Amino acid sequence: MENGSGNDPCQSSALQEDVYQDDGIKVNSKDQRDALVGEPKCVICGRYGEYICDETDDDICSLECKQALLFRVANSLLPVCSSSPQRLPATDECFYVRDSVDRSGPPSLTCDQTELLRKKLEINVKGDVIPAPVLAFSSCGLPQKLVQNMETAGYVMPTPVQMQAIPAALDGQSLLVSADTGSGKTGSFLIPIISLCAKFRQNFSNPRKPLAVVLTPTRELCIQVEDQAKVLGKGLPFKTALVVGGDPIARQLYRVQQGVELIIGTPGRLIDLLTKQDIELDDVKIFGLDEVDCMLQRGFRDQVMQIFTALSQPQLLMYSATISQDVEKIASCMASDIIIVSIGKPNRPSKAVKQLAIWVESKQKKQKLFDILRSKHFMPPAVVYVGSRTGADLLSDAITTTTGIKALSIHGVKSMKERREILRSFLVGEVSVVVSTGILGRGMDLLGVRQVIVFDMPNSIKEYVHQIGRASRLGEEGNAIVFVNEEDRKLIPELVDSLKSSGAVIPRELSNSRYNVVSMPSGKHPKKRKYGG
Ligand SMILES: Nc1ncnc2c1ncn2[C@@H]1O[C@H](COP(=O)(O)OP(=O)(O)OP(=O)(O)O)[C@@H](O)[C@H]1O
Repeated sequence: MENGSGNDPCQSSALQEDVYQDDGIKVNSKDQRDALVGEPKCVICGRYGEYICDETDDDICSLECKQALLFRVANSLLPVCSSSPQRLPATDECFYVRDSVDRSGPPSLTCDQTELLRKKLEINVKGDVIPAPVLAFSSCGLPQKLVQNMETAGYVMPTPVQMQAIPAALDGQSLLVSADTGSGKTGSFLIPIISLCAKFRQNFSNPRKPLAVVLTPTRELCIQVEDQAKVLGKGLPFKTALVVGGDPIARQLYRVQQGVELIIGTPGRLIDLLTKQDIELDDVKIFGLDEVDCMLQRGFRDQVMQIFTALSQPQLLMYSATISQDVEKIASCMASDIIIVSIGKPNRPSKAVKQLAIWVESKQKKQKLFDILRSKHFMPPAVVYVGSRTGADLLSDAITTTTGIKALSIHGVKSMKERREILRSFLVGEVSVVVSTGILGRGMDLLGVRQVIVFDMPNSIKEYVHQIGRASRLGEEGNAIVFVNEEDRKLIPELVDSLKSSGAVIPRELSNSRYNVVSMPSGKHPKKRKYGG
């Protein structure tokens, strides 16, 4: 910033605040006034661009926006090797290589090709300036080490959601993304986060405060996302910390204070740390919400918003397999220039999951389940979803006692230690059936699971879409058996829609005109018939 002090504001944030506040330079963007007609506008927030950034010559309104601008610039620089005079890697390792494609230049696909590709892959986009999808990870200018890690993890080709979301996120754009369950959404936010954080840290290493926060609704999902982030970020200047309830807070805090780039957490625990002022989030540039529709629902929304308002205009990366118009509205209020990406038809179950709906009266559900588990149709390991914690405990015991099949229950009352152990034994094949509440319903990448049995219908079709999505990853075929009866009547029209969309057989009881009031777009209901009419 051209203020004549000659201080580098990136050296120390404490010093920076003292010096510049004394000089009357705005620290926060919110303290700056709006630009009048003809006045320069801040390139980051659009307020009065009172200052000129000494490193880029861009108009900026405050120190906060200067930092955001430098972050953006650092991340749009072409990756360089240690031979470059511009930047030297901190270690002997050359993290970055020049990529053959310059993403800041013209798109590698022509407009026609882009349109064709989007049409073919059912990539729908809404927004102002949207980069073309990439056909290969090598077109993204990612750190070489990250690409190596991705290859080791089996990421050879980007999935459609990754093709579109990764280049847009790397450009610093805020995104709201919906794509099928198991279609690679996690990678599509982790890859840009790791790349952006590692490059930024390479240029500006001090002080080492978190640069990104990702929130998810469950501890299990946080653990899974962190595991994946560690695999992909190995060997890069990129560390993670888990901030979730159920585990000792001191250990988690210690890790954060050691210096990390990404915090992955559930909202409650993060708010605990924020209110006690144990954690500093003022350098956070990226705010990720996995399972965004759930995170913006009542129950989580206030906490999420409390965290969001504690951050300084971060880039938003928001993902789910199910996104409603309400979520779109809230997301658009959170970031005015948001890009909306959806792959395929929104809110539909993955086509790779074959659904089988069976009409079963409540009293007969247990027996029906035992029959399936004893039959050739049982494909272990399988997840059975139920509606209550007690139900999960009772049913898992009953399965083991009656069929001899090893089953365990998992739900929110169990300790984190127990939950971890149950998941481990299930995923390594020591246990064939896990009976779960909604806790394993969203986001969990239960490798090896190809069968889901929905014993109790969840409260909404969205949750059903997520639950049956556990039976398939990356388009591999799986099956979902769902028990349905009169008690689920409110969901029957949408369930029938969902079954129809995937070509499943509709049980006779469901085709009954009493229920079959579809196909209506969700949220709309048919007019009530007049009696006697
Ligand atoms: N490009 C890729 N190449 C190979 N494997 C991939 C690729 N992208 C993701 N995967 C793997 O595919 C699996 C499913 O991905 P992921 O869990 O991200 O799906 P998702 O879209 O987040 O699903 P959900 O909505 O259920 O959370 C994971 O095991 C992940 O490691």
